[in-house]
Amino acid sequence: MIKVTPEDIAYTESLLLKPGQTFDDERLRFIKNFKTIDLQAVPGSGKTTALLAKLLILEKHLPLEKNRGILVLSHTNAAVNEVKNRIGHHCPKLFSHPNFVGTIQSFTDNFLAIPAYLSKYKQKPVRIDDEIYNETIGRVFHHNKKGFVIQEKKNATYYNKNFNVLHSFRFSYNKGVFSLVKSIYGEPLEIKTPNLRKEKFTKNEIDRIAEWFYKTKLKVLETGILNYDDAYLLADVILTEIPSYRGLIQNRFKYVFVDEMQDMEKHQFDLLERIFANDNCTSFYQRLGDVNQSIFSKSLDNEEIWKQRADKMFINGSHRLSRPIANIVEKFALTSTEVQGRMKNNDGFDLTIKPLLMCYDIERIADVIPIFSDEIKKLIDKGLIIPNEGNKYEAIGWRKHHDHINKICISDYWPNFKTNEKLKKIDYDTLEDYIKFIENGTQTLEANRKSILNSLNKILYIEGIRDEYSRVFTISKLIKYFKVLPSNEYDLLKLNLYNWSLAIENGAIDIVLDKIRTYIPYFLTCFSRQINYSKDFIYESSKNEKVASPDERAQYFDKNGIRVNISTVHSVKGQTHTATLYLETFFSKGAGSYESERLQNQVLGIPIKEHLDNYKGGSVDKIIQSARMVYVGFSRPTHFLCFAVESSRANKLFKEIDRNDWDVIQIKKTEVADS
Ligand SMILES: Nc1ncnc2c1ncn2[C@@H]1O[C@H](COP(=O)(O)OP(=O)(O)OP(=O)(O)O)[C@@H](O)[C@H]1O
Repeated sequence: MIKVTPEDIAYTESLLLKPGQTFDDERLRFIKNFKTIDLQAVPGSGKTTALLAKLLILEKHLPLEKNRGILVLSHTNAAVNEVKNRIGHHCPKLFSHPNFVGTIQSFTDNFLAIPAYLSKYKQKPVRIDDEIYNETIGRVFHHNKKGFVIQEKKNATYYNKNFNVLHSFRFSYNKGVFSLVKSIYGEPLEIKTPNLRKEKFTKNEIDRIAEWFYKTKLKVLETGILNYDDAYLLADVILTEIPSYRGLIQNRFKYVFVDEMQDMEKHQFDLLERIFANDNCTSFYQRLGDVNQSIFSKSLDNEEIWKQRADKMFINGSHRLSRPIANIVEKFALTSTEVQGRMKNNDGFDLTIKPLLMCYDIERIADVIPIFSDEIKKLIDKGLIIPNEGNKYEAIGWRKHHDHINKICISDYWPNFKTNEKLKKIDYDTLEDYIKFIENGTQTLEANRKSILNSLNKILYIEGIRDEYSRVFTISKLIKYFKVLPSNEYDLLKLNLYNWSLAIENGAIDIVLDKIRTYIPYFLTCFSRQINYSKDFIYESSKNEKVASPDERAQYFDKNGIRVNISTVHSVKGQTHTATLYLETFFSKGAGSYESERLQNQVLGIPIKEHLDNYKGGSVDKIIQSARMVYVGFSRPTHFLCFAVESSRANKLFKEIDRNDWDVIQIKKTEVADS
């Protein structure tokens, strides 16, 4: 077992904490424990910091005996990157083979789904991606299928038009057989006649519709296009078919750490339990989390996560939150959790800045973020916030966009926020989109090249051109294919890619578009084909609204050297800010539609726990979801918390809020007045 020395602890403290700060006994007990155990704690209690301390210590013991490794999992890429950014340069061994630091999805893909697929289909899957999957299954569904008559195809299409299950249904696996289910690990998909149809489908018709779906799904699986859920299906297949496989993974990883455990979906949780939580398990499995911060998981009852494990540790006190903020946050905890705010000023004195409620008239919504920035400026001027390069100021909300004008979302507070949606898309409807909406990365030429190659692959896809194994072309396959062509096709492609990437970089989008359009017929002759089905894709104009090229500047407001980033609550999970502005947004209906409606009593000081105990209405789920969201959002700042509520919903709050706990300002149509 790993022995932790006082020098080890001093080393981690020097890297992770501010001068003078140390790990107290509670945290040390966890840091020194490498057995199977759970850690539960409040926001900002230092869970992630304690995990990083463990990893820094483990790094010194690498490589482990028998070349076993360490597995570190989190839910999102942002959380994984945070681990990399904070300790990556001190832990070169941890971030290389045989260790693995990544998301639960990437772990499932790499260690289960890809090996399972390889063993079944003798190749790697082409893509694991929901977007490509949805597009592919959309096409394959409408292809004619051998042995089906036209009417049967029509029935399947009609069924799907009514029930819209094509993108959501999945396979489940049982005793070597796939069957149709509504969602991952969900109920069986039972085909029935839509109410609108006068004549009921016969039993045979129903069976044939089910077969149509089955064959569609199987075909997509065989072509190697998987959705994220399929990775878990394949994990199930390999773990069932090869009983020793679980032992192999355990042998590979001696220590397993899962951060943000509360965010796992049920199937992710089950998979980890299946592999690492059994009596003879040779891995040590530690799970860290906070029941109250579960904002991703839809399907998992949090009680379920934590109840199984006998060995649990709790750590108290938040090093992030000041006392006034902790006092507010506590009211939103769904379990009776005390949140002690231990954050102090640099001079060791208590932080006393009161949270601020901003009641704004809708006409002034665009001023909310700038006024938040002004409030920060005032605090800096008063010496209550010390300016520092590491300070983070964030405006966050739940819902990004809504087409309905009266449903307030982040993009109403910050119209530029709209641009963000398109940045990550890698599959588009027209060639023009591929050239116009390229994700800006550090290696921009490379991003341009990739996008052009993706557009060429898309043309091959639409034309039905496949590789020698009847599989869809990927970028690497395309390059391989060109490399072995007899003439100079490869050199020409390479040169074109270089010139076009450079020209896109210089903004010559239209010229590049023309050049690619001219090249495509030649490109297709390399496959002995010509333009047939892809005409629309090549020549149609972009249907996407003209958005500015992805510009990072659009995502923040900068004034007086104070930069306020605008993002979602989901994306700031686990982060520590100096000041956080929580923007209320519309989210579905039930006990109101905004946080200020569902959680009015908590802002007024009644703990949600007590409130829900006496609550009679339906919509409890909505209240719980909102409470978790606010709990996560409100627990980000060390110094200053601000909550923006539109005036029509703020009346009661404005009148009744405890001014010992909150400051309040109104942002009126014509003027800004302190209350
Ligand atoms: N022992 C400590 N003493 C002082 N400050 C600490 C200590 N441990 C962590 N911190 C600081 O407290 C803040 C929160 O830490 P961390 O992000 O690890 O908490 P967390 O419990 O993982 O938070 P969350 O629940 O929100 O994910 C950070 O700024 C961190 O540097």
